[in-house]
Amino acid sequence: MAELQSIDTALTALLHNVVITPAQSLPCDEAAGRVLAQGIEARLDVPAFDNSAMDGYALDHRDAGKRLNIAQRIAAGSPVKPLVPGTCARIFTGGEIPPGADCVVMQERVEVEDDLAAIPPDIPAGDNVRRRGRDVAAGDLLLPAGERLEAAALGHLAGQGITEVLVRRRPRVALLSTGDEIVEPGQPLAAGQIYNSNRPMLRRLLERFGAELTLITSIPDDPEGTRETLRTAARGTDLVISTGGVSVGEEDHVKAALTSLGQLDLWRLAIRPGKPLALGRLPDEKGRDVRFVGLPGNPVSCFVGAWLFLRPLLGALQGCPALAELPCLTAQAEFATQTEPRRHYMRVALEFGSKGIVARAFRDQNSGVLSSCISADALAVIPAETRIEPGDPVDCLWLRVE
Ligand SMILES: Nc1nc2c(c(=O)[nH]1)N[C@H]1C(S)=C(S)[C@@H](COP(=O)(O)OP(=O)(O)OC[C@H]3O[C@@H](n4cnc5c(N)ncnc54)[C@H](O)[C@@H]3O)O[C@H]1N2
Ligand code: MOO
Repeated sequence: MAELQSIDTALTALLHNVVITPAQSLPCDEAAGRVLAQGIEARLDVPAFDNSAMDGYALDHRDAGKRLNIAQRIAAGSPVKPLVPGTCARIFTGGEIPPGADCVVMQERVEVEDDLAAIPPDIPAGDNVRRRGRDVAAGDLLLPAGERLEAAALGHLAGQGITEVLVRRRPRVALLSTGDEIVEPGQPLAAGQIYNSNRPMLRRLLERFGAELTLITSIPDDPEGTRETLRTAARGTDLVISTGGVSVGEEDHVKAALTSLGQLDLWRLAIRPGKPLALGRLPDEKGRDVRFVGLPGNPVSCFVGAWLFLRPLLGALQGCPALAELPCLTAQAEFATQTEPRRHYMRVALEFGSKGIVARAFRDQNSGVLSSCISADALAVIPAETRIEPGDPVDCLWLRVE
């Protein structure tokens, strides 16, 4: 039996020579969550002109401490005239600073009587002025290639008047379920059968990681059926994923089919859950390599495997470094545990309190207990052959991310 491989070896094999998906042009309105295929240079200064950060009065700072005539009124979007020396302008947030003014005093600090404003002393030049180009200067790199277009990045593009972007095509993924005992919700259950929990769970995770599910089907529990389904699944896809059928049982046909059609790169990892995970490649209709990930059938093994392997792989396929690694927080364990030769990824809830972050482990960490994943904020990484006592520091991979 093959020796258990480390997760680092598996990730290296998985991410080696990944081919990034081609670029496509998309309207910004449809590009949320997509990854930029090339860097974007700013074409406008933002802000486009010096403007007020407050509702108040714009003046030359050398006139601070005086009573000034209010000579003009500037709302956001209204045109401005140069400030007549020795006067001030009524101005509103976002209004353009008129030539001749260099600061704004907020209205709460100004006494107004008729057309005269009593300005407090000692206002520094530049006070409450948002300078042209403070956020972005034309010619700057606005967003780099590989940026995932989330809320602020979409706002930044709109701030430049950009309507169309070049993004990576979403990786096409085939999601296959093995197991004659697995039935789809909506169908009746016979004795010994269970519903397919892995399919909707992985579908949701994969879509969050940027995938397009182009094929979702089941693999029959026989060697020829398994081979045929894998062969078809590799056509026109970037990644084939299966669940179940990778352990040592007589009904586990996935590895044999993979080996006969393509290549099994690695099997069995020193991690819990997820030990029988299989990585490899299948040829597509043109003979090109399509990545294959065989996740173990237990639902928790699928959940954890998706976060540890599918997220970075989809990141690599989209050229998106942000998906490569999960943020890691150090928390105090509120539990005791002892690991064996496998590194354990425990499902924990994190509490952020005055004494720091506390990790509370779900009571049952068996890989068939999907309840453990519902409230999991993080995966606590417990190294192999390690004893953890309450209060010990543990590394936790944060799952509440995009
Ligand atoms: N003799 C050994 N037996 C097992 C070993 C081992 O090393 N020696 N490893 C165990 C570990 S660890 C795991 S994990 C499982 C994984 O086995 P498979 O990947 O072959 O998965 P299956 O046997 O097909 O299924 C395991 C379990 O999960 C249920 N399942 C499968 N698919 C789904 C689904 N889509 N939705 C819900 N539940 C699913 C299936 O009914 C089984 O109960 O092997 C151990 N055995
Ligand atoms: O490796 Mo299995 O996923 O522990 O139960």
